[in-house]
Amino acid sequence: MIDIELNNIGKTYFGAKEPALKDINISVDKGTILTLLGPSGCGKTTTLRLIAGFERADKGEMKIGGKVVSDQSAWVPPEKRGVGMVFQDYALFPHLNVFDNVAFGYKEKDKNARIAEVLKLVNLSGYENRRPHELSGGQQQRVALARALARRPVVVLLDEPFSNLDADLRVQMRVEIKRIIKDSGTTAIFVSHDQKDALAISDKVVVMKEGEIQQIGTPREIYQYPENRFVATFVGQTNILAGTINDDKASVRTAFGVMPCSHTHDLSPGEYAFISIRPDSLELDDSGEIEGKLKEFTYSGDAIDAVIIVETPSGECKDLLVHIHPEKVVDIGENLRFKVIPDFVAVIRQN
Ligand SMILES: Nc1ncnc2c1ncn2[C@@H]1O[C@H](COP(=O)(O)OP(=O)(O)OP(=O)(O)O)[C@@H](O)[C@H]1O
Repeated sequence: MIDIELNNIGKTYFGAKEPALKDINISVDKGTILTLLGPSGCGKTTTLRLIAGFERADKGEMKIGGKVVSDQSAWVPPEKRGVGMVFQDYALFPHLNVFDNVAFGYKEKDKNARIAEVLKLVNLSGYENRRPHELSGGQQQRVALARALARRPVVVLLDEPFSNLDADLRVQMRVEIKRIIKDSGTTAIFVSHDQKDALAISDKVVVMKEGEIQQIGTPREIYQYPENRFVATFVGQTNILAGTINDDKASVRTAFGVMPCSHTHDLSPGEYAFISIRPDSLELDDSGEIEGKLKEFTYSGDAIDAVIIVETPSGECKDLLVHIHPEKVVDIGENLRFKVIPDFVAVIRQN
């Protein structure tokens, strides 16, 4: 069942030259965690605010839980949309304790039981009488999530929920928030500019740029099979090479040799193409097809991130990013060979 549907949604802010959103089409199945991912200004917050009902689209139609909430004639106000919101700064009331923060505005008869239930869900049973300043950042965030979930919304919207957390807590909260949302069975839409957060938490990722959707897919599809240069470079590190599709369609001829590629593309043999080669797709191997000189590397305990210089027969050089297993001892200037793993080599569009 589809919970959220955006059909040809467009939005231009008053006085703006360019639309903030152009023809956005997204449908979200019930129980899905979807992340709107993109750089600053790409329109992800605008999309979230349109779903919440804080802004109105200029064109298109939007449905929540099967009901039209916004089109040329219909308009359902935010409080009647079945939407719960978790704001970036959590927006907790500092003078209210945890129970009253979560219960704020909850008018149903089952109030005490429901608040106890959501506090259990977010692992904060026993914290009812604490004030926000007596909680850690992660606990405050769980209170905000409990408040959003208390009213059993159709969808919960989370605006950059991890941006105020330090690195360790961030990793922990990705797992925790995902568990809470999955246990609640609620559909969720996140906004994030952080690729790692998006890949870790989502069932589906919508990559956006300048008000347009670039690609929608599972985290694996987005990472492994980016469709264009923007997605390839925004969602993780990559190497881009130009070439032509080989007769078998499962490899690309480049100036640096023939690179095997995944066959998810629809180009024909002989066509000009770009490929995105993730550093993970280059594996140290003495019989590998790519040879390069180690230019620089950083050892970080669990990995070695390195750059090698590869050279064409005509003397053209290019830097390639590679990952080397940390047990390998390497030296600058050393010649290394890499085998290409085709599953992480994607044929992409230039823009
Ligand atoms: N209230 C507003 N009035 C006019 N223009 C706006 C308004 N809000 C956003 N914009 C513009 O709309 C575009 C999309 O903004 P939006 O906030 O949706 O992007 P974003 O991807 O969420 O960015 P960020 O990550 O920086 O929050 C930007 O060009 C922005 O300047």
